[in-house]
Amino acid sequence: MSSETEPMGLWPTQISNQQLLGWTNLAALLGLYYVCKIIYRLYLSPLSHIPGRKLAAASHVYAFYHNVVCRGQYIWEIEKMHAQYGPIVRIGPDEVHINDSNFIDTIFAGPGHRREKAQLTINGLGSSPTAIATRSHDLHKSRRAALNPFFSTKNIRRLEPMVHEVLSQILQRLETAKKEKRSVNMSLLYRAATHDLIADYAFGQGSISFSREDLNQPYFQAYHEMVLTWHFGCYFPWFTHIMRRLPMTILTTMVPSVKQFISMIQAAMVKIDKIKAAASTEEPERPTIFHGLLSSSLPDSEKDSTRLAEEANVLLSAGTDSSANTLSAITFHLLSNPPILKKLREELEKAIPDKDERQFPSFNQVEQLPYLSAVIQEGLRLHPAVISRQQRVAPSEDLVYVNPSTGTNYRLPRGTVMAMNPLLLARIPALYPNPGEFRPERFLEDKRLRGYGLTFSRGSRMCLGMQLAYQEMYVILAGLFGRFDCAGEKGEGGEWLELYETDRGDVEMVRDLVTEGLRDGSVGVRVLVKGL
Ligand code: HEM
Repeated sequence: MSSETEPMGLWPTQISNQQLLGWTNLAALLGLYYVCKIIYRLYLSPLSHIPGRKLAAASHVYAFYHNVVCRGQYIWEIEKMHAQYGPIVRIGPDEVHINDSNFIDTIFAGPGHRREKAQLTINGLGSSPTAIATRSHDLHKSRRAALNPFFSTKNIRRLEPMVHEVLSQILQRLETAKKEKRSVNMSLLYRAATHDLIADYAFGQGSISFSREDLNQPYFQAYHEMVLTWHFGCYFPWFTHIMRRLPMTILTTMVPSVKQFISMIQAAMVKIDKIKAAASTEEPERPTIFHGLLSSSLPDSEKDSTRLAEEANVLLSAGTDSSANTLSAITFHLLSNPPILKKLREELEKAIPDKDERQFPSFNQVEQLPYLSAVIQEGLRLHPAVISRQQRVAPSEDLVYVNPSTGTNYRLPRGTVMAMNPLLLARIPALYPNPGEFRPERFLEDKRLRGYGLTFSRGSRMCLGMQLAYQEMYVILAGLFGRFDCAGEKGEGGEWLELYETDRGDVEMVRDLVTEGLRDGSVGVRVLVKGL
């Protein structure tokens, strides 16, 4: 059969010379476009004077490779770049990273300065209509203003009975484990505690996790699996958009763990609708965050149940793993450093001599204790909970960074993505000698250290739940370690916690997965409860 009579398949069997020329020209044009783009980025861009690796400045592929292909490793590449080039480095075509505490308040500025989040972070957060994922300065300000009152110092202090309730649940689980002579996963216990607390505050939901034998472990597991897609979503936002629009049956077949979140969001919507329906007829017995949001001055469009359910999801996610991870890490350090725990217990015994009272301390009694505060600060420094770099954009302001060692000025034009990482700031040896060591004393010796960190971020977009996190950490740690000693140091009460199949690798971040990125297979901090 001649070629003229051959039936046409899905693809043409012959490509004419003219078509071939067309495709070749197109490929050449595309190639030329990318070459010009790379030349522009390397030599003509307003950021071309910032030191750093050419590959990182030329294309996003460099960061993509380290964060997506190598799973959260860019943080360590950035640290190497700082060691090679100094405190300011260019880590992407439009992004600079600065590892200098003195510049924190310039980038993470407060009132009077417009600050936006970078698109990469917004993509990672799935562009949800929530305060944390709002790019625009003004819209973020109004969404945040509606939430702020619930997290003020005064209102957080009122949650003390709830903190005591979760502490009592932790103690009950430890007592049962002691009787049954089995190990307890402290990381899971802390997650259950922090989750129940914020869920109860948001919806008046009571002990969701503690009411379950498995402490709600499948939900926390699902959260960790979701977090694994963060970096991919940063570079391919369409992925998240498509996933969000897929019919529920298809989505849950593809990613079974997502079921947990969907049911959580659906349950949140039902609760929000119930609160809405009851709003005009009855006064709530115990007003929750969502009662407050619904009666706030937010426009009606912002009170839509779907948006508020997404906001609930953020509060639950941000308020759970964060404090829980830091608490787990501090528990590990205290149990593996008997002299540190001894000092802490002596301080607690002196401050609250009554043994029973010491088990449920008030925040007032412990928040000013110097050694406990130093232990918490050291825990937050080494295990900042949110370990990804924090990005900000100043849309209407050019900033200038001056390298303190060389005196060189670096102009950062408006629109530049500026980033800092709390973990890298916390590892600067000039500020923290022997930075990997857990040594609370450093915060007592140098009072300025508290001002050098970025653990809770700063400025207009800093952590909303900082007061809550502190209250949880002070009260839970004081209650627990006022009672339990560590192995080999059976104190007054004669009860102690012994690390079980746990080492530093179970608290040390090895990859940036936004929150904890522990070594593969780690299940967290486990203990045996022993007593005389
Ligand atoms: C040790 C505990 C915690 C740490 C280290 C921590 C850290 C942070 C950091 C670094 C940010 C800023 C992220 C960014 O700019 O990209 C942030 C934001 C946020 N945090 Fe926390 N957090 C903690 C606990 C909590 C708790 C208990 C809640 C309770 C609900 C919470 C709620 C939030 C919210 C809603 C935001 C977004 C604020 C906004 O964009 O306006 N966090 N947190």
